[in-house]
Amino acid sequence: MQSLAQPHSIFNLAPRTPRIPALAASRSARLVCVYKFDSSARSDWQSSCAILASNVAQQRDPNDTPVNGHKTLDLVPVPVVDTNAAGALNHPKPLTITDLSPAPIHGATLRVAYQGVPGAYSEAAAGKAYPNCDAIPCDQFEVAFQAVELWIADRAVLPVENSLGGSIHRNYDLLLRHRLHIVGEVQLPVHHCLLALPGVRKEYLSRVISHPQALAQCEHTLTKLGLRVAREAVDDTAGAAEYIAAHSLHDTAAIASARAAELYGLNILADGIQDDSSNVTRFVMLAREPIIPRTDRPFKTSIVFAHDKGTSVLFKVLSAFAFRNISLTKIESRPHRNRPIRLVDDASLGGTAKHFEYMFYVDFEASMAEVRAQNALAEVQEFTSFLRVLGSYPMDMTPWCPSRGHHHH
Ligand SMILES: O=C(O)C(=O)C[C@]1(C(=O)O)C=C[C@@H](O)C=C1
Repeated sequence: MQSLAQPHSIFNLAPRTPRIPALAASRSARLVCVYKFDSSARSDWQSSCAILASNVAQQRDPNDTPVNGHKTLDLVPVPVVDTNAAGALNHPKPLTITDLSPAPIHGATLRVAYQGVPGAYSEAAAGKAYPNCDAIPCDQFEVAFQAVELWIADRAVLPVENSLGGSIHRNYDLLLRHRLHIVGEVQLPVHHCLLALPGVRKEYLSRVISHPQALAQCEHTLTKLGLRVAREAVDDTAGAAEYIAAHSLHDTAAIASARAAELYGLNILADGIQDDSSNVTRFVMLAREPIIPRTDRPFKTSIVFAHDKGTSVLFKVLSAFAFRNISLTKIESRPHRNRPIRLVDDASLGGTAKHFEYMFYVDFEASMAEVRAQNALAEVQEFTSFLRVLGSYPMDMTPWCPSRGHHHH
């Protein structure tokens, strides 16, 4: 998420207490946890996470107060089991059946991490994916991933693509960098409003701020509304609304949800300002453990692969699905971060060719419980140098209800 203008970077939006700040020493910390987990020393692993969790709690700025008095998130550290304490005899505590369950303890509220502040579309997506969940705001996507990896949250909800703006590329890169599994998807109709402080009229505005995707989704409508003013990107839509309220900005409007207007005390100047009334964002749900694929309802599977060299590799890979009548719903290519370029010296070409290397992300309509999907992947593996199944999960089949409201001219 880039912030074009310095004054509106997320750091200057005065991150409030309920959000989990980025963890400074997170990278090494995560490695420690993964190692301990692999060695099955669950209690050691839990204590390292507890230390991390309390670091997170300490990093919060006690002077930060929310605009609208949101409940402060208290990061309850995982209970520390001190294996060195007298009485513990240095033996690791035996695992119990509940330790083995990836699902939360029965009856406990599912904690779902999302990027943004209350009123963001990602929060609504978390609520659609997991009704009655405890939605945990995070100031960056990276933090939402870490919250799940460190057991501070049970799931993360991540926007991956929008019907107007296309793929959210950075999130594809994050899926690869982290080890979480896709366990579901939700498609959320995104209905944007133009918000300003009470009493502010369109004519007073000299800038519109929002998430870059939201600005892109309303580009034409803003122009049609006569708003040929500066547009500035911030980290999330609701954060833009909060910023206007917190700084009493009378010359600035935000593009955000009606719920954000309510939460931050702003007026709705225009309703349904997305350029297309069927504006939809697709989110994926992430968990530490994959779900067991089934065949009793429509499933989707997401994979990522790379290939070394060879002729028509992409064609061969895609034909593995086509010959089995498996439909692809999405294909995306991203730079191969570890090896972005392949140099080919060729005298007949008169020098060195620099080929760009890619990671390919493919979603297809089949469950990994189906033999045809297993066979297709076995074949894909033959043509690729790297292959990972990101998840096999139920498709969002909720009935189509386009965003209400119409354009304002
Ligand atoms: O800023 C928000 O409210 C978000 O939830 C992020 C986000 C995105 O990343 O695309 C989600 C849905 C909309 O497409 C606009 C913004």
